[in-house]
Amino acid sequence: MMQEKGTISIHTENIFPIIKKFLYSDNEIFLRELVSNAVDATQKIKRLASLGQFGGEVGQPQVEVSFDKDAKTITISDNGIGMTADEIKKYINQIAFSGATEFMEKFKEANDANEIIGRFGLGFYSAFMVADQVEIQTLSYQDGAEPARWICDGSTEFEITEGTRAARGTDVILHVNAESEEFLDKFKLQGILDKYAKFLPVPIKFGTKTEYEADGEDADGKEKTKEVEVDNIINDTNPIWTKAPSELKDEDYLNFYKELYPFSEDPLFWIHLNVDYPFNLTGVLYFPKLKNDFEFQKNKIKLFSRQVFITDEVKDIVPEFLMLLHGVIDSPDIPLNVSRSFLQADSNVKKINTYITKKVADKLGELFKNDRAGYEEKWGDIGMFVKYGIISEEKFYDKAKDFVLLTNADKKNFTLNEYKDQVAATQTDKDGQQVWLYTNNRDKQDAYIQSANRKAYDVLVMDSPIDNHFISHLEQKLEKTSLKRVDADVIDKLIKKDDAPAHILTEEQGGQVKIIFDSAINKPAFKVELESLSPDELPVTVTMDEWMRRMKDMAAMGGGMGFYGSMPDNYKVVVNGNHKLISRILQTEDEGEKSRLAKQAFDLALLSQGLLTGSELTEFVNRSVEMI
Ligand SMILES: Nc1ncnc2c1ncn2[C@@H]1O[C@H](COP(=O)(O)OP(=O)(O)OP(=O)(O)O)[C@@H](O)[C@H]1O
Repeated sequence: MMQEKGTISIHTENIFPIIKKFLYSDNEIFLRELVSNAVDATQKIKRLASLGQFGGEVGQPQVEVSFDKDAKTITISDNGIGMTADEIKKYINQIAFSGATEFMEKFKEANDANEIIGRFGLGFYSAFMVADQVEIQTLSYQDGAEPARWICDGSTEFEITEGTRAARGTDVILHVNAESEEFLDKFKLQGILDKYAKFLPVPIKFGTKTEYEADGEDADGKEKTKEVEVDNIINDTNPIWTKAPSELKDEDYLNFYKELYPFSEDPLFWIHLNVDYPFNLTGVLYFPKLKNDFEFQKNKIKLFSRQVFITDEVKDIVPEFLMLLHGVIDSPDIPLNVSRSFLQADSNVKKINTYITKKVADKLGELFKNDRAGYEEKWGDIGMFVKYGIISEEKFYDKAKDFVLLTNADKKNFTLNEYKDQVAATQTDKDGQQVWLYTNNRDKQDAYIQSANRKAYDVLVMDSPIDNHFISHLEQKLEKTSLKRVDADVIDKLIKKDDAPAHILTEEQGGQVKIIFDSAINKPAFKVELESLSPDELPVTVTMDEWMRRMKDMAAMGGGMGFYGSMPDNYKVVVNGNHKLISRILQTEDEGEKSRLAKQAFDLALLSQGLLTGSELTEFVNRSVEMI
């Protein structure tokens, strides 16, 4: 009779309690590890059969998870390869537990349980996170194999005896410890299985469920149904990312998306990833509807390794800007259980990053090329994503520069090159620089947009939160081009041409105008300047310097420009010396009337900027009433 007691060859007696404590925070992963082992065991028998090394009946592979609240056990059963007593000694005692020895030497470096489990081959050992005693009942596929039973209480002592299992395969029986009784619950276990095992390649049975089946007709000829208990298979063994794109319809992708993210709107489009060299990777990435908010949810991509869910924290594996995407990535080549710094240095991870970036860029390029109208329709959703990618990833810019769109105030879209051509004739200044004008608030800057339009200049709309950064990035990339917000100066100054209108005021008159306005405005933050603009421009315009405003915007967004943030707002008051109102002011005899007209013109400029508020607004209204 088979009977053996032994000691697992580990020097440190107290190793198990230490590991147990270390792993405790993430203890639900015991189920992932044991179910994965069971799945592996069923796949091994299939492989042996296909290699001709097993001539028996393989049968339908199946794994079953069950629990017994009274006996306080959780059992993971499979009809896989099984183990002989010798194999238990070799694989469980030595392999599974030798990892523990190594762990003891290095455990100080580890940050979380996931890191330890895979790195040290502690998969099976994770059972002790929730169990006082772990029992194995197993029967090997080998001819003439005897059933074997192994039991261990988490100390270094184990016992192997004759087992009771009659059919090929393995039961791992966990005698759940007092602190882990929460796991003896249908919903708890179902939740963990849903999380980790939902797409495993072998059917996982967890209890039964009731279904209704047609059962002939009743006396009145109505169709009858009867209740039947059927196996509750918790997983989809053939998720779409394991299939060939040619087998799939749009509907399949949409249904899968719904399955992953039940409460989300339909995605815009998707990319099926499939590569087997130089690394192995499959997956489906979806472009969600983003709209214009920056509140997108990250950590929506799920990472799998051979259909076992690993994590939804894909940082480092997916380029930062692609974290906006949803979907799944499955790769056995990603080192899943190692530390972050190691992951960043890993050459496979770098290649995966590059590959995904390229695929995403190619997909967008293809959509743009094949269906420009459809692409433009989606631009509201994908625009921010494309801009974000351009800013954060050089390689992405190289491709995206051909399909990133600029939208003007007439809602027309242009690629960068198209826009260059569009404005070349009109918006090239006297030094040969193109000046692209933009607004970030069409309502507030309407007067400036109209000034630009009078000159036949085009104005782009750049009003999403990412546009500040996008604009600076474009300026670095585009040659001989600068972008200026339409209210950064008077239009003749934004795009300087040689044909500036002549002065109609003498220098002396100009000096007088400045004095009149300075004293009428009487605010240190507003600096008066006299310019000769065309007579049909407004008499007074208030602007804030483009550069200063950008610095302040960045400070406001926390971009490390704190110094500028604390500067007071400084405005330029441009007085158009060529406007007839200015001549009228000069000709007015009465000093009070001069000042009143100047104040009125200045207030109108503030008003068009939305800067006139409170008592000053009231004063303006009263003065206006008086004047009419
Ligand atoms: N259900 C099972 N049926 C057959 N063999 C098993 C079963 N569970 C575990 N084993 C054997 O025990 C070994 C050790 O398992 P363990 O989970 O500790 O490590 P692993 O699966 O090799 O690696 P890891 O889980 O760390 O990725 C396995 O490699 C396998 O040979």
